Amino acid sequence: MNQSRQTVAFIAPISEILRAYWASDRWTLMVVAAVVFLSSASSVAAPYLFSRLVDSLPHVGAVSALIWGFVTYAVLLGVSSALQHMVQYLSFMSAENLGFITSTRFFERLLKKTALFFIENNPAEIQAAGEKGRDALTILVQLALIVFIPGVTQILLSLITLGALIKIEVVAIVIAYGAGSIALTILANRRTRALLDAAVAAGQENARFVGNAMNAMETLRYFSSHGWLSGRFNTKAKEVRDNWRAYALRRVAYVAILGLGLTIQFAVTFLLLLPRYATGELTIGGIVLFNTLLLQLNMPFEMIAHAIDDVARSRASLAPLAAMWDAPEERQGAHAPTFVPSEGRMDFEDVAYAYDNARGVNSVNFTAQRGGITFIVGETGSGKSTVFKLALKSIEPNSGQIRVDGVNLACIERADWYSAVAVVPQDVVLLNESLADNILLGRPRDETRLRSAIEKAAILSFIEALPDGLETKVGERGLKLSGGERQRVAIARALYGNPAILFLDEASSALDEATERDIMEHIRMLSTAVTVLAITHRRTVIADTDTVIELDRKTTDPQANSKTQRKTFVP
Ligand SMILES: Nc1ncnc2c1ncn2[C@@H]1O[C@H](COP(=O)(O)OP(=O)(O)OP(=O)(O)O)[C@@H](O)[C@H]1O
Repeated sequence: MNQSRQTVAFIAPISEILRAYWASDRWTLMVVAAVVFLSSASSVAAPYLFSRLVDSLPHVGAVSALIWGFVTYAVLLGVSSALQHMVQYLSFMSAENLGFITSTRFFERLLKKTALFFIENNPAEIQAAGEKGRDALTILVQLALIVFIPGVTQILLSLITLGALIKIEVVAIVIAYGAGSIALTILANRRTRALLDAAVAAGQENARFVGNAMNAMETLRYFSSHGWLSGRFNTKAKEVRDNWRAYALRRVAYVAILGLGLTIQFAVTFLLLLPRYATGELTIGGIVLFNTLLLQLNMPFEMIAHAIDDVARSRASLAPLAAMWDAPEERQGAHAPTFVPSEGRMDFEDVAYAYDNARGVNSVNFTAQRGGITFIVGETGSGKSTVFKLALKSIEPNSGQIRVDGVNLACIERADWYSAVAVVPQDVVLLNESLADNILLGRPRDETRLRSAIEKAAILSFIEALPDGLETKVGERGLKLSGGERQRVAIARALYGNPAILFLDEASSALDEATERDIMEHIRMLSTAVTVLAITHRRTVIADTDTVIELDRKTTDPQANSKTQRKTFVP
């Protein structure tokens, strides 16, 4: 990806988040701006007052005459210091809100991503990108509030004071030093950015690897893959460490050059000013003021220089979030007003879909309707899951149409469609919450409907025998339940919503044959009111009232022109 495309990729998330941030926090930000100005003004006013007092001392005679002047100086110092710290806490408070906005907006975007996104990015990787991106944006805003705005204000006020009271050449030297130190930092950043990017990319890759390994921990243990795992992890971790190390060493050289520049700046300006003291043009107070302002100025220059470096780091940390932010989202067709299936008839009309590797399905034709279960069968890789993904709008056909009660599925809003269908996947995902929570998944609780769904899924007696009943926690990924029990919870979850169309993706393959047949029998009874599509490898569950759609491998070949066979099963 080239630089300008990268910049464009950053603009969308940053501008959306910052707009929301401004809308929610503009008063705090305006207070911060006011405090910043007052703090910068008092940090210049204090040394100015001190220099005037020093010059007045020999003339006034009695120190008591200047006592209020020194007290005012002390007050200004205190105010300046208090305001500076106040800015830090105000910006910290505001940045927390920015973190909240970033994480909630990112989560909202994730919910809209395509199925492919979750195949290509694992949960640990997505979480790492979200957290790093949130921290990076927070740092960027804090830098603006604590460093850039106060730094630039203080530099401007100090330069005006130096120019007006001491010598315009001094201003030129200070500007030259400031510009030099900032330019040097930018140069150093350019030279070290590749190391930074490599370190962040390797870190992100390790997060992805750890996420994959955690998902497959049991399997990896059975295959004694620990050596391979830690080897791969160590290689990437070493890459992260070595890149950071090389980065730090280059920065050390740059800091040495900056120190040399500071020495030259002070030496040259004193050489310029001392002859003016000798001729009486400059007072001792003037020299004190010059020294204080120059020392004071050193800090904002240094802070701005460091902040530029931090901006580079934050930019690198923001990259994974920006890439995920911009990843394709589910496409919505022209809006068909709230769609509710009536007959629940699904027609696949010459549907084709090819993945990137040209595999997929081709010329799929069939009709699924009520009155029996429509089974999708076929050898492994023949396209059964792909047909389901198409029917569930996870992917869109490359050609052909899927019609639901005559309406093109592409024109049905995803929200409408999901409220009309229910899916029981092959790999049931349960949350480590109660059985009730896992069945309801946030839908309003209706005891009668809940009991009926549990009964139909043949899990009522199991739940009733548990001491905590429906409130029993199921463990991480539902691992406190057997495979068959998890499957039944998923069936109850699907039935609770009274779907118009039910998809069973080898939903009962983990059950013993008798239970599977029992569940299928229950579902078959429902099929007068619900359209049921089921993938199965076990033909013994098919009854003579069911319809069988047989996919063959030719359907996955984009060159082939075979028609999907549609027939009623004859045992
Ligand atoms: N995300 C993907 N990217 C690329 N190719 C894929 C993807 N998913 C499936 N395929 C390919 O598409 C073809 C159909 O796969 P699909 O998963 O639909 O078959 P299936 O009949 O469900 O197989 P199984 O019975 O083994 O679950 C296969 O050749 C498969 O390799």
